[in-house]
Amino acid sequence: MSEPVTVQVRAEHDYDVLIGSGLLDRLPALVGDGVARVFLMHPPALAEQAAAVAGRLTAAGYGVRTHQLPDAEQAKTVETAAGCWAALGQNAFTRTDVVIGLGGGATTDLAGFVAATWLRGVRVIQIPTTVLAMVDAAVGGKTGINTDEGKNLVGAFHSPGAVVCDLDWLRTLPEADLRAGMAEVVKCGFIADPRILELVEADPAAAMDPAGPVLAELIRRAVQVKADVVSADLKESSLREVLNYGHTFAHAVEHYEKYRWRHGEAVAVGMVFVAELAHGAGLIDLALLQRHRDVLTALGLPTRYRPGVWEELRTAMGRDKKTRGATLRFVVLEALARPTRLVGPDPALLDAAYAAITGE
Ligand SMILES: NC(=O)c1ccc[n+]([C@@H]2O[C@H](COP(=O)([O-])OP(=O)(O)OC[C@H]3O[C@@H](n4cnc5c(N)ncnc54)[C@H](O)[C@@H]3O)[C@@H](O)[C@H]2O)c1
Ligand SMILES: O=C(O)C(=O)C[C@@H](O)[C@H](O)[C@H](O)COP(=O)(O)O
Ligand SMILES: [Zn+2]
Repeated sequence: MSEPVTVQVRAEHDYDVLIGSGLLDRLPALVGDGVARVFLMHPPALAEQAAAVAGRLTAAGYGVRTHQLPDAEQAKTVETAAGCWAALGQNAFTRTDVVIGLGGGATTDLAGFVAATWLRGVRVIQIPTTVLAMVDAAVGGKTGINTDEGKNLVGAFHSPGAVVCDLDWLRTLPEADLRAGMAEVVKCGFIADPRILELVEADPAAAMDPAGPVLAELIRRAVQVKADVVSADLKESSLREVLNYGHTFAHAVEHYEKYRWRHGEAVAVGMVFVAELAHGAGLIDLALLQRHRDVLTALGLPTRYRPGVWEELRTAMGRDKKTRGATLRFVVLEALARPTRLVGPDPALLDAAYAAITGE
């Protein structure tokens, strides 16, 4: 077991994000003393890995109840949350017990939400197993579920006790999911750390090699961006909105596509949409707009979306959390690593950005 990199997050309590390999043995210490039981949630794809985690914790003296969730976004429903509450209740989980989310962002969002709501809040340890969850979903304390009307409309801020990013988990991650996670890494490059973009541009294949040093550095850099932002503005009073770069459009796409698009894929298109908006508004030059398309294309991520559904997307964007009344608000760049807001853009500007990403 080599020494992991540790990134500290300041929130309602401080906690560490550990990034490294062979971190399973550190888990009992992170779960903490005085804890009797652990409620371990995982998706079907990680049943074997969950058994290994449960075995390690059982050997350390904890009582472990594993709970399998539906796959991916299907886990982020009130019915699934209710199933967890029922299991916690039937097994009399108390305030000294701990929830663990082992999986991708859908699992960590749900696990965090269940932990936030059970007995009005119990400790949660996040063990992200996708690039996306390591760099983004498991860090920062945003938890939530979807409703029929939209993405992440119900949730709570509930910071984890620790986040364990064991890069070994990535060996079994399907390539399409790894690729999707790179969209959030690239997002961090555009909003805060351009070195991320340089590393991807220099060698896109190395950037996506789960066993190589480049992806490890990218993950560390993206976690640092997220940690810096949430440490300064946990509850999104202002600065934290920058982490929503590309998400206003992305969440509308995910909703319209009934979650058949991966979150990261939608974020990729969403970033091109806001880059088009920023260019149309005279904020960024053509080179920075084109850099969005180039870096995302180099990673095999989508930069185009279907035509003919603007009205549906516009309606969904009206429910975005950054919207105020009838006024849409977008995170845009005014230069590389200088995010700002575009408030209530002219409808003609929105139409032009949509036309540009549909290729019409
Ligand atoms: N809370 C936040 O701050 C935040 C940030 C970003 C994204 N999110 C949310 O995260 C979700 C997307 O997360 P995601 O991209 O990780 O998708 P996901 O959780 O759906 O996981 C993708 C797929 O990979 C499987 N999987 C996960 N780890 C695996 C592994 N190591 N080996 C094999 N299969 C594995 C999962 O079972 C799933 O089928 C979205 O719901 C998004 O809204 C939340
Ligand atoms: O942590 C944040 O803040 C983010 O916006 C990170 C996003 O990548 C993430 O997808 C988040 O879940 C979006 O949150 P929402 O508030 O727009 O639902
Ligand atoms: Zn996201």
